[in-house]
Amino acid sequence: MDMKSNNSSPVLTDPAPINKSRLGIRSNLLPCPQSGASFSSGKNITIPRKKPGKLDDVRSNGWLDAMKSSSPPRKKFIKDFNFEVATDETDIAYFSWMLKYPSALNSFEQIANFAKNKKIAMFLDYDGTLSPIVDDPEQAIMSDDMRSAVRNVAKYFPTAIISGRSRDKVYELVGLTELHYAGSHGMDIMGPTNKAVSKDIANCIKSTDQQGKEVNLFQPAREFIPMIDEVFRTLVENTKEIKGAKVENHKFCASVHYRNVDEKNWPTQCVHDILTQYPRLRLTHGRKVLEVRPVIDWNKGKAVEFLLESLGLSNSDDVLPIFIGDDRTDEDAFKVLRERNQGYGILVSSVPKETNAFYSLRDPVENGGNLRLPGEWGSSNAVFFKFQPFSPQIRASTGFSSSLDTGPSTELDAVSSFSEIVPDTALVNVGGDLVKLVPGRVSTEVDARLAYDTHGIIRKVHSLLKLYDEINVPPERLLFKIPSTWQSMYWSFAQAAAAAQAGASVIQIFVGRIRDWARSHSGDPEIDAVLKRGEDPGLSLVLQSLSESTTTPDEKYSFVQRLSPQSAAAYNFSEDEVAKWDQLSLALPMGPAAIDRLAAGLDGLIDQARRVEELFTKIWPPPNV
Ligand SMILES: O=P(O)(O)OC[C@H]1O[C@H](O[C@H]2O[C@H](CO)[C@@H](O)[C@H](O)[C@H]2O)[C@H](O)[C@@H](O)[C@@H]1O
Repeated sequence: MDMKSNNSSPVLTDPAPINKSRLGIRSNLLPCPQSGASFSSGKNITIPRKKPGKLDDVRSNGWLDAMKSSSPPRKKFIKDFNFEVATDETDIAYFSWMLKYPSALNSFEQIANFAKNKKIAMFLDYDGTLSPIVDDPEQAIMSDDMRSAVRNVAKYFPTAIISGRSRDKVYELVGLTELHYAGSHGMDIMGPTNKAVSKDIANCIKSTDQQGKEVNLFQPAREFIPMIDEVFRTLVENTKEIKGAKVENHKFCASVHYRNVDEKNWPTQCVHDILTQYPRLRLTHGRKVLEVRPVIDWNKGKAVEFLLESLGLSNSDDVLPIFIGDDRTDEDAFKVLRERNQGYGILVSSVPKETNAFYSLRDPVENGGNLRLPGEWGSSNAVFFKFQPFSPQIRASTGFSSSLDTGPSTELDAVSSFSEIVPDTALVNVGGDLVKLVPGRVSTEVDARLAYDTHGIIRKVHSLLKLYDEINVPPERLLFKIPSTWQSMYWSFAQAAAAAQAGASVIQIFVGRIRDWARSHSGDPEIDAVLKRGEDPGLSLVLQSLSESTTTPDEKYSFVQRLSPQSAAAYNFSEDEVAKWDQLSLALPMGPAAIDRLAAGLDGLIDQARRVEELFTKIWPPPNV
């Protein structure tokens, strides 16, 4: 609740007694719903370490490191309220990396704004972008969801797949006729006919596609076909004893896979040795794959330029090319977009990497196609926060306005009518992202160590405001969460009224503390019952039991908004309240959890803050900055 005005911003409610006591806590002390999810602080940081390589020339080229890092192990995430909650130490490194390469999904609005009145041209890599990285390249199958997402994009924007695979192979895997295809890292492009292009560029010929439609075929490495064929056979022969090695012929280049090869047998030296016989071929690196390519000056970046030209989009300012890719060979395309100062590269990576991309996507296709393409981006934002349906905006659209309405409603409805769910963060940059994703305000937590330092809190809030200002977040979208007492919790109506009189806008309860307490204590029958049902005691307190308990306006226990700007301003503290203005008296009515948490106080929070700082000093600045 905005305690200074009458509008309906985040609310502190102090509902009148409700018809069920909850978890042994007196119901008339029930405060407003807790804020939304918060980010975990993570644990230790591991910065990938370089291990010495086996082979000197491999080591001197930095190749062994490249090979090791070329396909990091998959990480596990817990989706909590659709936030990705850190489960291991590398998450902090990832979040700090994301400050430089923000999530494309979260930046949808920004990209969409920039794309207004521009023609988007979409370029997509295949492996690791549209299909998951799997052990067997033959099994890198694109999901149906992803296929329809790509089809949808192609409906609106010219779309091309630019892959390291042969063009035929990638077409076979994608199977969409409405796209343009470039195989062999862009050395085999089938694009739209464009007379100017085919006339001016050598190696560009007219051809027909699978449907018999006239197309331009550009194959700048044509003369290398016999050489690639020969080297392919040699590679197959020389690696046949290496268990797990696999060689692919992509017509204009060849790949030697070692994903399934024991590290001690990685074929790098063998491939190097073969290539000494082929000075016109070179070696590049992909994800656990060595790519043998002609030395010609052609790559995915050049392919993007060629396709833009073929599409007639090369010379206009109103074009926004977007390239999404996961691999080192995609960097050539990201670089071209950067150099043209046009469009965006989006890197798909679950680990921090140095890149020429502008944005990032964490985990593209694994887990059922999380990658959203622009056609879908808008709608995906709507489901970002599970708790959003509780917000007053949505509530308003259901016609609910206050507890004085006729007809039954749940207690959660009643509390919601006075309140708003506010997503919570401790990081300004994260707050900046949240502001783009949710309506209303975003709350930022002030360091718990300042709980004992009033002036420190004020200074901190001013400095946070300044940081938000720098990323263009206006103060009216913000809340600052400050420790309300030296134990950082509200316990009673009188305490809430005092905070309101002191100028607080919102009061929040720490659901998590009740949960923490309940995890290590039992004996309270209601808590035990909640735990037995496998529910969260903190959420039960604030949300679940509210939503289960129905109440009608004329019932004895219907909700009344007792705390409002007016009632708070007018509240006269009783002598008793003033006399017992100590933590214990304030906490007593809240039951055993409150008493116990009183002892723990702020220490836990302070400890966590120290730990996060310690971890950040290890990774900041991140190694790739
Ligand atoms: O440019 P792309 O479309 O990303 O193609 C690059 C290479 O992708 C394939 O290999 C990669 O994906 C395989 C399947 O997930 C995986 O097993 C392999 O380890 C990855 O390197 C493809 O097989 C290569 O030929 C492409 O060059």
